[in-house]
Amino acid sequence: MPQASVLCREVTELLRETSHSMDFRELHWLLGKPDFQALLSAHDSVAQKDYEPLLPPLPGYIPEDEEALRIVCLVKNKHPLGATIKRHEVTGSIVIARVIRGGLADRSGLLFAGDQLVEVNGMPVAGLEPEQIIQFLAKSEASVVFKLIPVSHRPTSSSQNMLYVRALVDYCPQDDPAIPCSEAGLTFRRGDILQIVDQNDAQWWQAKNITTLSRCAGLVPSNNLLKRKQREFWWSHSFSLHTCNKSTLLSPVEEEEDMAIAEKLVETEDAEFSGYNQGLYIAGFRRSMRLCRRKSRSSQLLGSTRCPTSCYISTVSPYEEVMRYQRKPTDRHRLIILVGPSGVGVNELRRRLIESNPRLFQSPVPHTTRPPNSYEEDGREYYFVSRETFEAMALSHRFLEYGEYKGHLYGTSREAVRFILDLGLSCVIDLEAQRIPEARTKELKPFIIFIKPPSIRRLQQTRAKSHIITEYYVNRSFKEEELQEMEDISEKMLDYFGHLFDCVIVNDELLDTHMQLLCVVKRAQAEPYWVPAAWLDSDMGD
Ligand SMILES: Nc1ncnc2c1ncn2[C@@H]1O[C@H](COP(=O)(O)OP(=O)(O)OP(=O)(O)O)[C@@H](O)[C@H]1O
Repeated sequence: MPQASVLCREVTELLRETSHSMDFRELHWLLGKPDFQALLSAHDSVAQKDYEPLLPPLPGYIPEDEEALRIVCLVKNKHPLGATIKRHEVTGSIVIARVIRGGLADRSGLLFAGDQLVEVNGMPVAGLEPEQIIQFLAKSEASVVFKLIPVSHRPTSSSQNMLYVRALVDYCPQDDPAIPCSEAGLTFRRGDILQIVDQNDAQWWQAKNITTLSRCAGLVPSNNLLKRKQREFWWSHSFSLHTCNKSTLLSPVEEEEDMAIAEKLVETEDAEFSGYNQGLYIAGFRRSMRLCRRKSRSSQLLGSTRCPTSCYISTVSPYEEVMRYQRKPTDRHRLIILVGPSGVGVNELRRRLIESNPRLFQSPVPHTTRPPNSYEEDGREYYFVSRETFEAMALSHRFLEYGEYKGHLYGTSREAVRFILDLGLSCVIDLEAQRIPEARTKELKPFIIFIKPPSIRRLQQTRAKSHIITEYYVNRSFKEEELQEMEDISEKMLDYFGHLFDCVIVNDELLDTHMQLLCVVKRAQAEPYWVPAAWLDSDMGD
């Protein structure tokens, strides 16, 4: 029936005349709605084959040896056409270099990489430079008609649609002189999730930025190309920048200086926090362990033993393949890792989280080579082990982190974390940012939360009555420079490790932050998140 609109008008007329029931009145109202009328009108146009625009008539005379031609008419909108052209290296003709996924040309389904351009809006392109054609195209309004010789073999790419990667470097096409067409490039930042939609070209892939919700794909350097760029950058700067080949463990000099100061002190291992809640001992808050971690943290980030830009980046692949992972109720909990600059409140928040439900949240019992005090129990405050045992464990990578403080070693072992996870509990740890790579394993599937300080002004207001523990004092007020240092280290941490954080929480008002943290850890165990594909390898068939 090609005239649905007419029929609708007749029905509407009948309804108006014949009945006053509610149903009839509603039907009358529905049929009269403008969008329903527009739908019927579109139906009638299609049924009558009333298409626009009309294609130009074929020329009367076509020579016998004329190639099969395709005439394509694209109606322009405010977006680019989404195709690039180039001069063919061998034949010298102008060809479509690539069609950008999701762009106008791609969605038309009528232009393909390799198609040879013969005419644009009736103008022959033979003898023109690609730039001249682009300028001509930019000036044409409303619609563009291409006359093309179709490519004989179209590349197939359907199987490549499901590759997702996390960018581990920043990329800006405008700063890359090697990109074939910077307007077609895709900008991304470290940590962004990209969907690779086309890998047909070994050098230039096409990707959509999932993080910034880009609708249309753009050109990005392939994994190999980007690796080559990183290596070139690294070598060209290798004599001036890199101080980072030093060990990232504490240097003996720092340790000696600290120990010299420490000798003047009264050895006070007592925790400022008793550790008991609802009859359960909460481990991992002992003062020496915290001071050990803090010393190691500040010596590494403030002492700039790590090169700020390229060393870390040059050693890793520029893209990390990722997949969505949603923990099943029968899976172990994901390890919750809190990271932040010293003094920001990581321990306070971790303690509050555990206290809110010690039967769900727990921290691992650390190891130490320090001799136990009379009131301490092995396996409760610490696992007390000999230096030989500790060093052997460290050598076989059994610690997530460890360090030395006042001549004793302290560390958090993988076994201690595993012990809590195996009980079906949620394990919460506080880790130095530099140690995150070691904790990012398939077994632990960590969810990493960065605790960020608020602005300096808010720090001054909210921390006026807060205390930090130091080697000299159990509780001392924050100094102005410590608040500034917290800000500076926070920026550095975000700069170096931001791409590894699953979530950032600003610790402004303590109660708000605690509530946010509770929500985030709940979501971490129940909702889907991007994780390295390698963590899910053998789960694929599940
Ligand atoms: N949002 C906040 N408002 C006010 N005080 C806070 C807030 N968060 C934490 N504090 C307080 O700041 C002090 C330092 O916090 P905390 O001991 O948790 O630091 P930290 O990040 O664990 O540092 P470190 O690892 O160096 O011990 C504590 O007195 C804590 O109660």
